[in-house]
This record gives sequence, C-alpha cells and structure tokens, in this order.
Amino acid sequence: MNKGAVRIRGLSVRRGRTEVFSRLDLEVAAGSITGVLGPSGSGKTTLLRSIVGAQAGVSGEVTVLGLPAGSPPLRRRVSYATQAASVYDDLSVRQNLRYFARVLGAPRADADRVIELVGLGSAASQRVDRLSGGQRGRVSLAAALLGRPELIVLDEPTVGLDPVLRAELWELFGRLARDGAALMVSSHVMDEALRCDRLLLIRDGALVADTTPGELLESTGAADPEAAFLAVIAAGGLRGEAHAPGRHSRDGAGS
Ligand SMILES: Nc1ncnc2c1ncn2[C@@H]1O[C@H](COP(=O)(O)OP(=O)(O)OP(=O)(O)O)[C@@H](O)[C@H]1O
Repeated sequence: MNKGAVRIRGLSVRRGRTEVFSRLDLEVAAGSITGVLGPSGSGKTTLLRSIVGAQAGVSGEVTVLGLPAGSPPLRRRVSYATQAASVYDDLSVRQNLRYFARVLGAPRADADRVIELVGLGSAASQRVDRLSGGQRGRVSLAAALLGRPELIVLDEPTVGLDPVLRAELWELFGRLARDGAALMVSSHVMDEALRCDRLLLIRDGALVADTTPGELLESTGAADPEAAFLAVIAAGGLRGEAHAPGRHSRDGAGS
C-alpha cells in the first residue's frame, strides 16, 4: 500500500465571483501518476495550485507529504511546472537549470541529469529564446525535476508536443513514479488518461469520477477515454457518484 502524498478534505476555492470547487475530498498516493482531466475551465489548474499552496481563496484542508500545503519545508519536496514556461530567455538551457539548481540547493550536476531526462541534451548550450515552444516547455519541466521532488505537479506538460515526444514524456513520468514520486499531471487530451494509474475527471469544479483507466472504460462500456468521459457526464458521475456540487457564481464575492 503506497503512502499518501496528498490528502484533501472539504476543499472550497473561490476565484473572484466564482466558487470553483465546493467541499472537495480526495487523496493521491506516492509512487503513482494521477491524471487530472477535464475540459478547459473545469478547474484543473485551480486544483493543482491549491495543492502547491499557490492559490488564494482556499478553505478546507490540503495536506501534502504530511504538512499543510505551501508550508516552507515543502519547497524542496514539491515541484510545480505551470502552463507558461518560467525560464530565462537570455540564458542557455544549461545556465537556466544550473541557476534553478542553485536556488533550490540541488547539486550543480543535477542540471545535466534533468536535461538528459527531458531529452534536451543536444540543445543544452542553446539560448532558450532560440528554442521551439515545445523545447522551451521541456526546460521548464526539467526545472521541476531538479532535486528529485517527492510530489511533481505538472500543468498540461505535453501541450503542443508531437506524439513521439508526448509518448517519451509519459514514459519518463512512469519512471519517476516507479522511483517513488507522486505525479499529478493535468491534461485535456483524454487519450493521455490511459497513461495514468489513477484518474480524476473534473467538470465545472465537480469531481465527476475518481477512478482508474481500466475501471473507467469497463464501467462505461466506452471504446476510448473521450467517449467514456462523455458517458460519465451524461450519467451525472461514474455509477452516479458525483463527488461535489457544481460551480456556483456568487454576486458580490470578494477577490
Ligand atoms: N484569476 C482568476 N480570477 C477569477 N476566476 C478565475 C481566474 N482564473 C481562472 N478563473 C476561473 O476558474 C475556473 C477554473 O479555471 P482553471 O484555470 O482552474 O481551469 P482549467 O481546467 O485549468 O482550464 P484550462 O484547461 O483552460 O487551463 C474557470 O471558471 C475560470 O474562469
């Protein structure tokens, strides 16, 4: 039995006038890949930001590696790659990663290790502003792997990548999970669901299914994850077990 990496109880999040989540409960195990899937605007980024402690307007309990989300000791143990690559354009790939390694207190040699992991070895000396969008994203992903974090949170890491590269990255995610890390990976590409150990299907701020790829296909009788997702929505949840009420707009709510 894997130990828990994330435990959420009664999570509610308000962004502006929108209550994105309402009383959400879930758990994420170490040594596994949890896919956070759902359409654009469903709340994937908000959930990931709540777990890394970067989201305002959060109430409820979010415990990460036994500590409250966002607490200082977690800074080196949890990594987060956002959708926008956060790297320095005027530095090379290697310079970027050596800089981030230093900030994190990771060994200098870790920069080359993560460059190889994401397949950027041949571009290590290139300035980031000369890279393609997909390569740039992989520099950001490499930064998230520095220091061997125990929880790796990746927001749509495969967007804009060709199918070969996408497959390579999912293989890398699998290796990281086998080495004991917990990965949370968001995507709106439903086919990527099949690469995950566990799936959280989100729609309009409700967790409509907390399942595995096999169980999702079997219980819906669908041929592929996209059809299965539509079947879950039509049924109001997997086997009717919608986990949280949908999103509510509240006039006059703050921040
Ligand atoms: N800064 C903000 N202020 C207010 N509401 C926001 C803000 N950012 C996002 N939202 C709202 O929160 C909800 C969830 O957004 P979120 O970014 O979490 O969705 P997502 O599933 O990650 O979408 P995408 O796949 O497009 O990134 C949406 O209704 C969105 O409009």
